[in-house]
Amino acid sequence: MSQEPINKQTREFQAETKQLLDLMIHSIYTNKEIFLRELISNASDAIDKIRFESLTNHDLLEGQSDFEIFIVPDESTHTLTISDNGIGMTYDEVVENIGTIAKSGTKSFLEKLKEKETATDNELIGQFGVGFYSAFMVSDKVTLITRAPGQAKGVKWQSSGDGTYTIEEVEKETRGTTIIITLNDEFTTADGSKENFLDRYTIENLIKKYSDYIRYPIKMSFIKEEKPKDEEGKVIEDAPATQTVEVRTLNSMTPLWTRNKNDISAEEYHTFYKNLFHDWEDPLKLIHSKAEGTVEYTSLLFIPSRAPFDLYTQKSSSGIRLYSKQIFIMDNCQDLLPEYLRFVKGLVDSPDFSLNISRELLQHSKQLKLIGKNLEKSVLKTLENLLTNERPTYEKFWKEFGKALKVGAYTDFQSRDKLKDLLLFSSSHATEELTTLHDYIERMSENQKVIYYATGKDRASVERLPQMELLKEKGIEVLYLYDQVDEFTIDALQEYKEKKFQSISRGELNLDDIDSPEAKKDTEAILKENESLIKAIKEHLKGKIADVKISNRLKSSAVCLVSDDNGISLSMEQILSEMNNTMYKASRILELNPNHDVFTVLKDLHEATPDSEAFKDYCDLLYVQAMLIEGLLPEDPISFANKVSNLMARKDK
Ligand SMILES: Nc1ncnc2c1ncn2[C@@H]1O[C@H](COP(=O)(O)OP(=O)(O)OP(=O)(O)O)[C@@H](O)[C@H]1O
Repeated sequence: MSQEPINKQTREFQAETKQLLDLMIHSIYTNKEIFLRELISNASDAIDKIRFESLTNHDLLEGQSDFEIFIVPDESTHTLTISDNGIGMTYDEVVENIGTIAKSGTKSFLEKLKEKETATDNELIGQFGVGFYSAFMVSDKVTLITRAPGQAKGVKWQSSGDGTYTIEEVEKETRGTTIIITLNDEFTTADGSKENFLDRYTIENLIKKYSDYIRYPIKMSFIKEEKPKDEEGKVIEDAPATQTVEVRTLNSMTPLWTRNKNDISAEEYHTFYKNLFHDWEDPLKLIHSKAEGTVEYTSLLFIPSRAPFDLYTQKSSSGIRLYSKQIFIMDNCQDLLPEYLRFVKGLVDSPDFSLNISRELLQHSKQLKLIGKNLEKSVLKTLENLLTNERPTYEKFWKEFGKALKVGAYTDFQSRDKLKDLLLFSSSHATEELTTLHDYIERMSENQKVIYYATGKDRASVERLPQMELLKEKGIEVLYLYDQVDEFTIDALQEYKEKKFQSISRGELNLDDIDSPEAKKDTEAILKENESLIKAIKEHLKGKIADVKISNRLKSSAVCLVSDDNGISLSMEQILSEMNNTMYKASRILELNPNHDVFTVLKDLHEATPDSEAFKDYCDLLYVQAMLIEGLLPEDPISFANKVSNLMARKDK
C-alpha cells in the first residue's frame, strides 16, 4: 500500500444497490427500528470474526481484547453512532461490501419486489437481511469509518443515499468500524413522530427486544445526576446536582440456547430466530435439544414458515451456525445437515470442537458427522410428528419445502428411504387433498398391482389425458405429478411397500382385466387383422415414432403417445430439453384406439389406396394430435395447420 492516503473519490453505486437504497429511503418497510438490530448484528459478526482469527494470530488484536459495541446518541448533531472493535474493513472490502450487492438473495428479492405478485412488501423485505442499507431508512446521511487490523490507514465512506458515495483514506486509531447515522428529523423528536432514536430509553428497549442475546456487551453512557451527600451519607438537598457519566451494558449476553428450555417462552424463541436469521415471520417449528454421551452438544433448529426465494438455486447455503462453548466458529456449516435440509436454520454448540478448527478438518470430523446424523433424525422425526398429528401445519410446510424433500429423495440415496413416508402428492382421489403413499396403498384394491401416476402441468391437464379415462372408469386412483422433480423422485424410489410405480403413459398398464390373456388375445387379433395398416402407418411415421400399437388404455380418444418402459419418459424428455439437454429422447409409441371411428376411416383409406396423400395426411394428423395431448409441439406447425385447414375445407381427397 502506498504511504500517501487515497484522496476522496466520489463513486456511483451499482445499479442494484441504487435500487435497494431507493426502496429503503422511500420506506417500504414500516418497521424502521430494525435498522439498529441490523447494524448491531453486523458489529457482532465483525467481532466474531476477529475473535476467531485472533486465535491463530494474536497480533490482530493490537493489544485490545475487550470486545464491545458502543452506542452514542448525540442530541446536538442529531447523530447516532454505533462503534465496534471487530474485524473492520480494508479499502477494497468497503468498496466490495458496501458499494455493491453481492448477495444473490438480495438480487432475487429485488426481482420479486418488481413482480410484486407473491406477497406484500413487508413480507418480502422480512425474508432477507436488509443489512447495512437499512440505516438509510432513518437517516439523511450515513458515514462509516473503519480500519482493519494491521492496516496503517482507516477508510471513510459516506453517502446520502442519492446514488453516489464518497470514499477516502483517513486516520483511525482503533481497529473496527464506526457508523455515524445522521438521523432524519422525523426520528429525532418524540412529538409528532413515532420513534425517537436519540432517546436512550428507546434505544435501551430496542436492544432488549432485538439484541439481548448478542454475546458482546452493547454499551451506552448515561448521564447520572446526583446531589452530593454529606459525611453521614445523607443527600444534601439544597446543593446543586452533579452530573456523572455512567456506562451501562444494555444486553444480558446470555445465549438463549444455553438456558433451560422450560424457562424460555415461545415469544423469546421466535424473537431470537427472527433476529438471528432475519425472518419476518415466526418459525413454523423449533427443535431445542441437548445431547450428552459420545458427543456433547446443544442444538436449536428452526423450520421457517416460508421458503426463501433462492432455496432451489445452487447459491443457497445452509443455515446452520456452529459454536463451541458459546463462541461462534462459523456460519453456513454445510456438513451438519444433508443438502436437502438446507432450509433448516439454527445452531449447534458443542464443546467438542476446537475453536480454530478449519473447514477442511471439520468436514472430516467424526463428531460433526455424528451430530449431523442426530440432527437429521430429529428434523425428520419432527416432520413425521407434524404429518401425523398436525396435518394442516405439515401441509403448510409441504407447500414451502416439499420440493426440497422430493429433491432429497431423488438425489440423496442414503436418505431416500427415510423420506418416502413424508412425501405428499395430489391424486385423483380428492381434488383438494394431498395424499401420502401410505394412504394411497391403504385405499388400493387387493387386485391392484402397482401405484399409478400421471404427469402434467396441473390437475386439469392431467385429467384431460386420454389415458385417464379408463382408469377413472375403473375407479383406480392415480397420483398426479405436476412438479418437474416429481417424476425423478418416483423413478428413484422405484417402489413403495413392494408396489412398483407405473406411469399411465408408459409400457403396459398392468390392469388385471385389460391385461388378461383374453384381452391380450383380442388386441393381438386386431393387430393381426390390421397388420398391413399398422405397418403402413409405422412406415410413414418412420423416424418420428418407434412403434405403432393397438391400444387398450383408450376409451373415447382416437390416439395417444406413450413411451416404453425402458429409457426416459416423454415428460422427462421435455424437462431435460428445457434444461438444454437434448441428448435423451423417449422412445415414442403411437397407440391407436381400434374402437374409434377414425380408426375405421384410416383403415378404409388404406384399403382403397395404400399410399394415398390423404392416408399419409391422416397419419401425420393423428401423430400431431397425440403429441399435442402430451403437451409437445409439432415439429412442423405450418404443415399441420395446412392439413387441418384442408380437412376443414374438405379439400382432401
Ligand atoms: N460493522 C462491520 N464491520 C465489518 N464489516 C462489516 C460491518 N458491517 C458490514 N460489514 C461488511 O459489509 C457486508 C455487507 O453487510 P450487510 O449488512 O449489507 O449484509 P450481511 O451482513 O452480509 O448480510 P445480512 O445482513 O443479510 O446478514 C458484510 O457482509 C460485512 O462484510
